[in-house]
Formats: sequence, structure tokens, C-alpha cells
Amino acid sequence: MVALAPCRACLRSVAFSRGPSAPLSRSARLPAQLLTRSASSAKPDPAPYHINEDEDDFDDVVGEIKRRRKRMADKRNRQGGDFVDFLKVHIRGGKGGAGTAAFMPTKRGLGPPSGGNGGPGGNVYIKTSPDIHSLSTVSKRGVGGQGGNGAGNLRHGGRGDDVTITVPVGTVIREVHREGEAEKTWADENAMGLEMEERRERARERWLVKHPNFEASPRDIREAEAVLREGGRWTQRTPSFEDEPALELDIAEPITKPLLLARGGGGGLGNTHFVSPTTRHPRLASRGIIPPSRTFEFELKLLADVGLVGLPNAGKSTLLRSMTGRRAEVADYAFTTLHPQIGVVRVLNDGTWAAEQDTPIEETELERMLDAEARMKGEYQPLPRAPRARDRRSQERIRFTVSDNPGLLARASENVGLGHSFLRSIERSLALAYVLDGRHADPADGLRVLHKELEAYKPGLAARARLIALNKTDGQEDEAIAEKVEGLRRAAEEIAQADGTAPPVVLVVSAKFGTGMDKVVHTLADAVGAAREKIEAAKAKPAVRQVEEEEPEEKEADLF
Ligand SMILES: Nc1nc2c(ncn2[C@@H]2O[C@H](COP(=O)(O)OP(=O)(O)OP(=O)(O)O)[C@@H](O)[C@H]2O)c(=O)[nH]1
Ligand SMILES: [Mg+2]
Repeated sequence: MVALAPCRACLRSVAFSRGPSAPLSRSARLPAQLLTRSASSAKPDPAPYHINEDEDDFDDVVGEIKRRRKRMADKRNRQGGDFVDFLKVHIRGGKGGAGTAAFMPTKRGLGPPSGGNGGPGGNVYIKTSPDIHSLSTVSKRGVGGQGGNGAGNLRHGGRGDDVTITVPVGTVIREVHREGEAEKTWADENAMGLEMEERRERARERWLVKHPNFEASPRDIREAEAVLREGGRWTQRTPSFEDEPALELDIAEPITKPLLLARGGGGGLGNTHFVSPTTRHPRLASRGIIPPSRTFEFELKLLADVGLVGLPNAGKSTLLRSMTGRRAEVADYAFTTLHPQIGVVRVLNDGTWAAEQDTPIEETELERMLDAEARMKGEYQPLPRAPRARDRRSQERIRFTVSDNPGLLARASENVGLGHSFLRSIERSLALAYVLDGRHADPADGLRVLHKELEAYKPGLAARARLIALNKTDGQEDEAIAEKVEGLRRAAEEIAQADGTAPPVVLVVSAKFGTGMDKVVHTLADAVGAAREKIEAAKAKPAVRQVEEEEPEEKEADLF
């Protein structure tokens, strides 16, 4: 904050350094110091000078500062609230620190070598947090801290800082690219058309650290090179995906202990490592290792036990609120819901469920207006919270989560509308519930569209549908409802027959007024319970494959 305050001294120094008439280009308007210098560290102005506040420069700088402040404020207000479910992240362990060439001080000539080793670079770990539900807070780069350099008197460099990436449960991570320094250098040198000897010279420059005062002899250099080759440090080949499969993690459960994604590079060697029978005073040390860079795709597949699937405006958010009490936005237009939201249903032993409510669910805008009016009159009553299980005498039988999703359109499977972002999140639900608008003349048409899109996105996905909720049936004639239900049953049976699956049950509901909700909740609770039992029985392999930790000093190339 302090750094961005448009302090007078900073403004003046900008105008001064550019000269009063030179127009400031957009990128050059704010020099780095202006953004990073804190009030306390700001140096006094070198000389007094004058700024004309009417000049364009001044407006430019003030304008830029205002724009930046606004951008920062917007970002803060969002609180990372933008929903992101796909991200490419570049990850690299920290570079190892360099070793040092130094000697013990003695009265007569050079003492024994005393250069410390460089510290290893920091690792990159991954962990989950129950408090985040989007990848919006994940940084696009995760690089471990660099190890400290060694120093004389056998002082070794410190370890680089570890970096931990926090993701929501449900994130799938896939390594899609891997490139080591050796391969990068090789490609660059090929492009430059360098001869073998020139390449070798460059490798020596890259790997060896010289003593600041004493020249290393050609023999010293040859011997140091041999030591590094022997230790596997000279050429650090990065294994290809054929040699070593890409890392894939399916984080379906919370991670309690952070998992290693990329290890930091080993520290360079101090000159004590280069002592040989012929060289008692090696004047060389080696640099630390730079680990390969890896690109990962992070994909969030929200983990809700039940996914609500419906065309826009069918009443999915209202149904979620009715079942879970979660304040999902409800409005009478398509695409009110822009990203999946999750609520929890708790069914108690006596058959009741925690979010049951007597009042109709109004549109969110109307509710806000009514709340504001009541506040003005001093009559505002917050909605009673759903009673906790322990507040009731009976205990909880089952608890499951439901995701309300954006409306599905025809061709969503081709990423039309909010397409994939929503389909991704229902992909792993144990059960699905179709929500159809009962006011449409033939809701069975909607059912066919939904089924087609689910199957086009992932064959077999539609088989998880357990119920069809015919919503908005309040205020409709019984015969009309019966006709629509019959139409839906027939369509569901045809579809199920073609797919070789069991048809979902058709339930008549009014999410707004809470009618028919008991049956919806219990049907879903039974479906989730049965699916969980199946999973328990088939639990064979762990959801997360732990990456083995190795000593960083040993085999740098074999990370996984
Ligand atoms: N009368 C009546 N209206 C309902 C019912 N359920 C939902 N609505 C109304 O239908 C409109 C859409 O409801 P939403 O819950 O926002 O629908 P949605 O499927 O989440 O819509 P999107 O998020 O835009 O896809 C709102 O005006 C609701 O008040 C119902 O059972 N009866
Ligand atoms: Mg909605």
C-alpha cells in the first residue's frame, strides 16, 4: 500500500528524470522504484526542482497511479473470487547455491582448502485446503528458493526456501512438459553452430567457480571437470516422458502432509572436493544445479456427491437452496449461476433433513429489497439457521453435498455456453439429478437435450442420473402435470433402454415452495449411500500417488 501512495517526492522524481517535455510512454510512466520504494527507505531528493502541475506529465503519472490503485482495489474486492477451474502452472525446484574456493589463512602461503558447499535449492510441494474452492488463488509459477552460496572457513550455504502450492480438493494435476537446463543449452548451442571445444569451454564457465585471487591452471580445470563428470554433475540429462512417465495426481482426498512436486537442485561443491594427490590447493569450486522446469496442467473437478443438471432457468439454484439452505443466487433469467456452487444436505435418523423450511424461496433481488426495507423499519429478522444435528434429538443418518451448476445448453459438450467448466465439475459426482422446468409444454425435449450433452461429453455419464425433478409445478393443473410426468417417464425409459441402464425416477416438485422435496432428498440420499458402499467395497488403489522423496544430493535427474 505504502509503495503505491502517490507521494510527492516520487512524482517529482519521475518528472525530473524524464525531463519536463518528454512524454511518458505507458510502460515507462512508473519506474520500478516508485512501486517498490517504501516511505521509510525513500532517499531525500537529490536537488530541489520544480514541477508544473498543469503539465501533461503530471496528469499522466497521477492518472497511472489512480488506474493502478483501482485495479488493486478491484482485485482485493474480488478476494480471489473469480472461479478458475483450469490453469497451467510452471514449476521448478530452487537452484542450488554455488560452492566457494577459499583457503585457510596461514602465516606461510596458502593453507588447506576451506570453501563451503552451496546449499540445496528449496522444494516445491502441494497441499490441499478445505477453505478454497477455485484455482483462482494458485500462482502460475511455483519456483523453490535458491540455495545460499558457500563461504570460506567451511561455511556451507543455507537451504533455499520451500514453496507450497495450495489447491482445493478435487484438483487433478498433469505434467505436460519437462525441460532441463542441459537440453536448453544444447539446443541454443546447436542454433549457434558451436564446435565441441567451444561447447566444452562454455560448460566450464557454467559449472566452475574460480577463486577471486588465484588463477586456476589448465590442469586444475581438467581435474575439476573429471570430478564433476564422475559425480554425474557435468551433464544433467532430463528424462523424457518415455523414460519416466509424466506425473499425474488425482487429489480426491485432503492431503494431510504436503506432497513433493519438484525437488530443489543440489548445492555446488566447495573446493575441498577437488583436492587430489596432484592438486593440494584447488582454486575452483562448482556451481549449484538448476533442476528441470516442468509445466503442469491443474484442473479442478469439484467433488460434490450429487450434481444438478438442467437447462438455464429451470430452477436448479432454487432446488439447491431448498435442499441445503445455501444462499445460491436465484433470478428469472438464464445463466444466473456462473460457476458451480456446493451445499450440504444432512438427513437425520428420524427422516427429517436439516434445511427444511416453511417460507417460499424468493428471487435473490427481491429478498434483498425486502431485507433492506425491513432494516429501514427496524424489523429485520435474519433467516433462522438450519438447526444442527445435535440440537435435534435424533442423529444424522447421512450427509452429502450437492452442486448447483450453470445451465446446460445444447452443444455444451463442444464448450458452447459455460460448457466444459460445468461439465468438468459434475464428472465425478456419485449421482446426478435432472431439473426440468414444468412450465414448458414438453419437458421431455429438455431431458433429451441434457442426456445427449452428458453422453457427448463423457459416454456413460448419464447413467448416473438417479432422478428427474419436474420443477415449477405449483399453480398447474393436475392433468397437465400428469401428462408431462408420463411424457418424461416414456422418454426416460427409451433413453435407458438404448443405453442399457435403469431409468431415473420422475418426481414432481416445486423447489420454490418446497413441495415434493422430501422424496427428492431421500432418493438422492439412498443413491449416494449405495454409491459410497460400492466405492468402499472396490477401494483398491489409493487416490493419491505419493512421490518418493530422495536425498537431493544423489540423483538429481530422477525426481519421480
Ligand atoms: N413458481 C415457481 N418458480 C420457480 C420454482 N423454482 C424456481 N423458480 C423461479 O425460476 C427462476 C429461475 O430459478 P433459478 O433457481 O435461478 O434457476 P436456475 O436453473 O438456477 O437458473 P440458471 O442459474 O440461470 O441456470 C426464478 O425466478 C425462480 O424464482 C418453482 O418451483 N416454482
Ligand atoms: Mg442458477
